[in-house]
Amino acid sequence: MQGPIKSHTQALRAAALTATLESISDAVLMLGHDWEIRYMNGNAERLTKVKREDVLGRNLWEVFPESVGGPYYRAYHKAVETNTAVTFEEHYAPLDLWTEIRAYPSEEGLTIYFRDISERRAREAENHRLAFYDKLTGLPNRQLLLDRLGHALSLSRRNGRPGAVLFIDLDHFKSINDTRGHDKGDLLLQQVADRLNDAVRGCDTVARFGGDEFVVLLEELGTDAAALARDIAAKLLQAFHAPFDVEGVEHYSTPSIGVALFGRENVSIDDILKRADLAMYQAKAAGRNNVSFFDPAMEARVSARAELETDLRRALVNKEFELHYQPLASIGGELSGVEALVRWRHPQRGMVSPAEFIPVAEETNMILRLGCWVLIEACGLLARWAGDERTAALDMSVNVSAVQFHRPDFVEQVMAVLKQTGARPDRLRLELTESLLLNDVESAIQKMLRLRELGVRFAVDDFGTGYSSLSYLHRLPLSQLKIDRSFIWDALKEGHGAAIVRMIVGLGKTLGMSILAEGVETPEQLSFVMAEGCHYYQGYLYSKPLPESQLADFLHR
Ligand SMILES: Nc1nc2c(ncn2[C@@H]2O[C@@H]3COP(=O)(O)O[C@H]4[C@@H](O)[C@H](n5cnc6c(=O)[nH]c(N)nc65)O[C@@H]4COP(=O)(O)O[C@H]3[C@H]2O)c(=O)[nH]1
Repeated sequence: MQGPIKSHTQALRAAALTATLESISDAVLMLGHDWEIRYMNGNAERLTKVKREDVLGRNLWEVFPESVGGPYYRAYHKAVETNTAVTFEEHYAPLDLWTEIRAYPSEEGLTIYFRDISERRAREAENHRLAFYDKLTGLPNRQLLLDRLGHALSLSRRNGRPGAVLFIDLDHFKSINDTRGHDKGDLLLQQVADRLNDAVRGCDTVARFGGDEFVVLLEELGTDAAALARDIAAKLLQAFHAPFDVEGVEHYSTPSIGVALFGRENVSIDDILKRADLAMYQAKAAGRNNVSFFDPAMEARVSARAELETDLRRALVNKEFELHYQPLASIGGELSGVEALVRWRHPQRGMVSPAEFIPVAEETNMILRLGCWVLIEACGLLARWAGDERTAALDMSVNVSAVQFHRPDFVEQVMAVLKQTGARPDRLRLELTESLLLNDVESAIQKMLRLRELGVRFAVDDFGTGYSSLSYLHRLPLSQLKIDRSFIWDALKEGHGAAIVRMIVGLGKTLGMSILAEGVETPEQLSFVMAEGCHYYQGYLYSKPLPESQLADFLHR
């Protein structure tokens, strides 16, 4: 009786096992020692797209001949030979599936569990794309660039083969966003990305760094790295020559490109990007649509500039500024007024020239506080002069920076200072530069007219050095043209200096303005400007700028 019971039990077990294997979510394949297929569940049928009855008893490699010698083949043989389980993920090319495999060797042969993980793989690939590629352009993003750059730097340090980072910023990109909307700006960025990609080798990285900034990473440049990088940068510039087609409208765009080379030197990712970025700013400063290479002097300049900015902030708090006044004379030598010139008494560096710190103050908007202080000081002195008949008729000229002038509340600010100090508006002359007047002419005229109503006058400073347009000069309520000193100095040399002075004098007179010659240093220059018909002059010949105490002596004399 034992035999039939045993075989009945075995049959029951086999049926239970089959039921289990049929119900699990994995595909299951059982192989004998000679790779013959002994069992296959329904999931395995569906996944491999073969019919059980066609393959049972047949050799696995006969059924799937394309897998012979491939990764499945090697993995299963290894499992059997070493009698250890193997787990792996593999792409099954004939059906374009990603599979996850677990194969267990046993006395009977090999049992393989596998499943389709294509969806998970696709999700992972998508997540990877989102994490490392820019959505708009499809280029590697900053994250991936940093990773590749780190790798490139350490490789180059080891093998000595140089590479380069090209930092690319589009010139005036903001204008397309502002005038045609962000979606058009996006279209331009996509086309720029394509052109940059087309201009370099497939193995180079073109990444979107952010906004309108792109970075190209060139590796393995060989011995003449600088020349090669220069050629590639020129090619990138050229890629912008043709107009872009932004929804049927031709749009011209240019890039500014900064290049930093790397090689054996130990330099961090941050440093190399900073260098390329600095060089890019240099390219912008040189007129845009340009390539500039990093050189160490740039770094020195930038840190000097940063130091100056910090010192300037401190100077405003510590009140390290003072005003000097340069006397202005009528052409006959009579004192007509003074120009207030700011001075910075730096605790360590001594006197710092305004030519050095005014531009920094303008870039950082610190000029707003500084300019206001200058105006209050100068108007304070003007108010004190009013009580003395020897000084009551003198004019006070004050320089106004574009940043100050273009503030919407500029007029109110000047009015407030006049009121606060009690200075006479008709003795105050504000000196504006030509470039300041070029910007937003209509609003400039309105502001000037409002102050003119109070009696405040205006002069154009350094006339001739900017790009004044004669078409609007006559519309501005100006009372004085100040001829830049470079023309006065050139006038007595060979060349066109004298002719230029003559032309400016003629122009000013036609427009009913008084003419002041700047930087008169010698009696010959004075005779010249007198002969040309200038009304006033200013310069070391008459007097240098003086601190207030010395100015008082000068006035008494
Ligand atoms: N070589 C030579 N130089 C002469 C002669 N006569 C006058 N100068 C210099 O020429 C500059 C005249 O001022 P600017 O053209 O308005 O040029 C000024 C002005 O643009 C700016 N600046 C000065 N003070 C202020 C201020 O309070 N506010 C603003 N926004 N800018 C200022 O800084 C510039 C330079 O000022 P400074 O160094 O004081 O330089 C002054 C003055 O010292 C001369 O005969 N020979």
